[in-house]
Amino acid sequence: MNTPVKVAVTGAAGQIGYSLLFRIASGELLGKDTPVELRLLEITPALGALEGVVMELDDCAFPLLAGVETGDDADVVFDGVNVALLVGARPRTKGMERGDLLEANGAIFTAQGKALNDHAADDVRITVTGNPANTNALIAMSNAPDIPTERFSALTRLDHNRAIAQLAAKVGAPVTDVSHMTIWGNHSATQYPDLFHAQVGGRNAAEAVDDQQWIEDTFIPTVAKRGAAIIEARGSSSAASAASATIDHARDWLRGSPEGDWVSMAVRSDGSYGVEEGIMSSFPVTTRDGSYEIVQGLDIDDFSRGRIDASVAELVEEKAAVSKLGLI
Ligand SMILES: NC(=O)C1=CN([C@@H]2O[C@H](COP(=O)(O)OP(=O)(O)OC[C@H]3O[C@@H](n4cnc5c(N)ncnc54)[C@H](O)[C@@H]3O)[C@@H](O)[C@H]2O)C=CC1
Ligand SMILES: O=C([O-])CC(=O)C(=O)O
Repeated sequence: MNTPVKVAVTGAAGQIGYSLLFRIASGELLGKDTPVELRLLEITPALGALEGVVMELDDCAFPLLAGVETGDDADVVFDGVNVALLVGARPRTKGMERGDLLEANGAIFTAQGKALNDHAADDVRITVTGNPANTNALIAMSNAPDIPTERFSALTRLDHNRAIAQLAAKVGAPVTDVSHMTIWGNHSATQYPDLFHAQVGGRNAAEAVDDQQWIEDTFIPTVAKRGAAIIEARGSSSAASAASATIDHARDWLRGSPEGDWVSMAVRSDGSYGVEEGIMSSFPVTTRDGSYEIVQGLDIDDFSRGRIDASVAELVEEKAAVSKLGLI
């Protein structure tokens, strides 16, 4: 057996945590040969509920679960962690836009960035799921000057998976026929799910759909506003699907994206595709052994250009807002 990998999860007593922890402990993140030690961070009032979740983890008798530590002090919980899944944040409720959350969550990600900087293992990889995910990741990254910037990412894999599901349903194909999906920009209503580079059964997806109006008026808004639709229907935000996407994201980052395909991740822009350098924006990436590369050389037509620019503009605004608040 390998040595246990230390995986930190914040907001571990929350909705996403309740789905995520059990999948990590069962081996879905690191594989069936790698034991895992869970490091669970919560705010003090939620530690009691977290103990109940830990009792349930015990009761699963997961063979790969080498240990569980809980606490409310990031400096202690993040000590030596190899993977950090930053889920804990104040979730959006009915009628709230992500911008409203910037300030409330800024303080959380400033402190956690510093704690990771000072205590995480040298090989740490950090994924931010808590909203507003892209800018929270920017805040954490900016407060962790000793951690290489390419170790930080934010989750747009849920949007990616939603886009695959919507496209597959439209053309009547199984989801496994869909490849080369891309989410560009922010995990918000401005995101751009791109069918012009996606494929269905090896064929260009936009050509297979052959309906620009459906792409503009149905596909893009359905994917981009799916989070709000779930809140409306369920009364609380996506949890199981968000946990599933968090696993997909971190698993592929650590263990590799599918051969011949790519995935969507929000990472620090290096200026590729004219996206302002330094913001955390979603790109098509290939991944391997904990590294990623932004896919290069895709042709961007005027329609896609306009959509990418609009979402990037929102990220630039969010960056300016948190900069003004002194968070980065
Ligand atoms: N990027 C994405 O695709 C998605 C992101 N989300 C976001 O994920 C986040 C978590 O969602 P849920 O689990 O449904 O929320 P939840 O409210 O059920 O759980 C959040 C947990 O975080 C904890 N928490 C708050 N501040 C904390 C801190 N400083 N340190 C550690 N824990 C802290 C809370 O006590 C709570 O238990 C929200 O921000 C939500 O908007 C949700 C769905 C998709
Ligand atoms: O919309 C929300 O607040 C939750 C979320 O990020 C999503 O489901 O995409």
